[in-house]
Amino acid sequence: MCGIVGIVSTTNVNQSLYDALTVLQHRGQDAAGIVTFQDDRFYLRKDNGLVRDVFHTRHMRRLVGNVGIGHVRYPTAGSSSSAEAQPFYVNSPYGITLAHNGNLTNADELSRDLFRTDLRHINTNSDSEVLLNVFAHELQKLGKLDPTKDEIFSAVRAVHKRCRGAYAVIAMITGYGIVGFRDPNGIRPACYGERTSEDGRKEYMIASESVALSAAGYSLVRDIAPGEAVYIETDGTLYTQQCAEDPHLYPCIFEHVYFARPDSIIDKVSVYKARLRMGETLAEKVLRDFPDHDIDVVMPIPDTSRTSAMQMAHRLGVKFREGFIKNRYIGRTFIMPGQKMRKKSVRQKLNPIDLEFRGKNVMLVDDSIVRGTTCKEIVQMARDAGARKVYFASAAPPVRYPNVYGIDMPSASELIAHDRTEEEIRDLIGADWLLYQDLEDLVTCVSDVNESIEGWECSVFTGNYVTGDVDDAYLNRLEEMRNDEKRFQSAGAISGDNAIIDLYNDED
Ligand SMILES: O=P(O)(O)OC[C@H]1O[C@H](OP(=O)(O)OP(=O)(O)O)[C@H](O)[C@@H]1O
Ligand SMILES: NC(=O)CC[C@H](N)C(=O)O
Ligand SMILES: [Mg+2]
Repeated sequence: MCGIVGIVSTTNVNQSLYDALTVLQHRGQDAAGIVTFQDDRFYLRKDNGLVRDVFHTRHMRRLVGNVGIGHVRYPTAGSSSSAEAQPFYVNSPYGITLAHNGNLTNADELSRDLFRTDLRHINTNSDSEVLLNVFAHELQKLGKLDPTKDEIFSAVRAVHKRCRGAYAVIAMITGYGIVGFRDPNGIRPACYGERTSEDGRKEYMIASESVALSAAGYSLVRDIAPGEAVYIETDGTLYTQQCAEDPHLYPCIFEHVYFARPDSIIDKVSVYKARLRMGETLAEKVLRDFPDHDIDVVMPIPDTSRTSAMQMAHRLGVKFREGFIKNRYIGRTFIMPGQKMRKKSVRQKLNPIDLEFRGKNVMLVDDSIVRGTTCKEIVQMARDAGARKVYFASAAPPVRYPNVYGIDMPSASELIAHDRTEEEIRDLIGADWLLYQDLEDLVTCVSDVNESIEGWECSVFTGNYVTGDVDDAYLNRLEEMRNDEKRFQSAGAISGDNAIIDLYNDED
């Protein structure tokens, strides 16, 4: 679930972009990049690592200019090689760089078409590089020396016609401005905000989540609509246009379950309120199905599930306790590359406070159970800490299907709930009781706020892919290309280094 940001300001944007990427770090931990431009030159710094590791003072000094874009990466295509860090760059036409959140489901076909029609060589396995070259090719075809909003919007229209899958994109056309656009189903989030400079001029920021705007002093104007493009010229003139023929709003529900920050508002829905409601509906399920439950204490699995666990305890009238303490220096495990790193990190990340467990029936609450990496470790840790009984609740339904829209869940066989009943999962994780959120309840938790939301992208729970082009052949290919072993082989192949080892090293 990468994070994207773009700014058109009246002063240097390097620090604002750095700060915004830091606020969006939870969306991608593998790589980070910023590109700015001044006059007809652009300046790029990108590498594997966290924002704080990638950008040193000497890099920031070089990122001059009042316009720029940034990206934090969580790979869903290609490998974890630094060659696939973003933003990507293409020199023709004009010099364009691009940051992408999402995943294209027809990237291979597009890559072949680009070579045949335009002799464009795609140098990595990243779908984002393909997306950039489709946009560039469509802009180039218009043959304008000085592109205007009309050419920009025309190229976005062509992108919608050719690209399939999920994308929230910010592209920067060197010397002209930035354009943000969202796929015709609005699967990935993007919004924009404004602020007024000291000399009274308008400045704009486009970002994956509203929290990035407020952190930089921009006030949220609105979400970019599905299919819509927002083009901002260097002088701060802003244009918008609907570029899709048949847009619909089907946001990814997993943003509210896990990915987004609770202080973000996505498509007018407060993530925080959604998670409070998830705790409420979980509690109501307990009271409905197990009115004589013997839960002594409710505990979150930090960080994401805290909001839901707190509300669940409140609704049940049971103690809420932080029984697990999170190591603040370990990042998000689910978006780490490879099962080995995820497993190791879960045990490093969470540690029990024994006195909260000793002799108690504890209800552990997590936002979701995906591969089971977390819950398998956590249940045993609770028992070792002295719990009498260990119950486990997931604020999301069982995750049974791969994701193809920007969440790296390529292989159904990796998913603990795939082909298993809830009882089988309960036994596998060693819990005395396992409670899942019902999908209808989850949808209710995020609905009834924004009537323009026609439905939710829930394919990980249902196997129904909103873009209608995902078949078994694609899923099998995805599993073949993206399973852990294959991915790490290709990482070395592209960049010649063992990208995973370098992932958290500060190379230079
Ligand atoms: O079943 P799994 O495959 O383990 O995936 C689900 C777990 O991963 C995520 O936590 P993560 O550590 O990524 O982030 P958090 O600190 O925001 O909870 C999520 O919150 C669950 O705890
Ligand atoms: N999580 C994402 O949005 C990934 C973006 C893009 N597909 C990449 O792999 O870099
Ligand atoms: Mg978690």
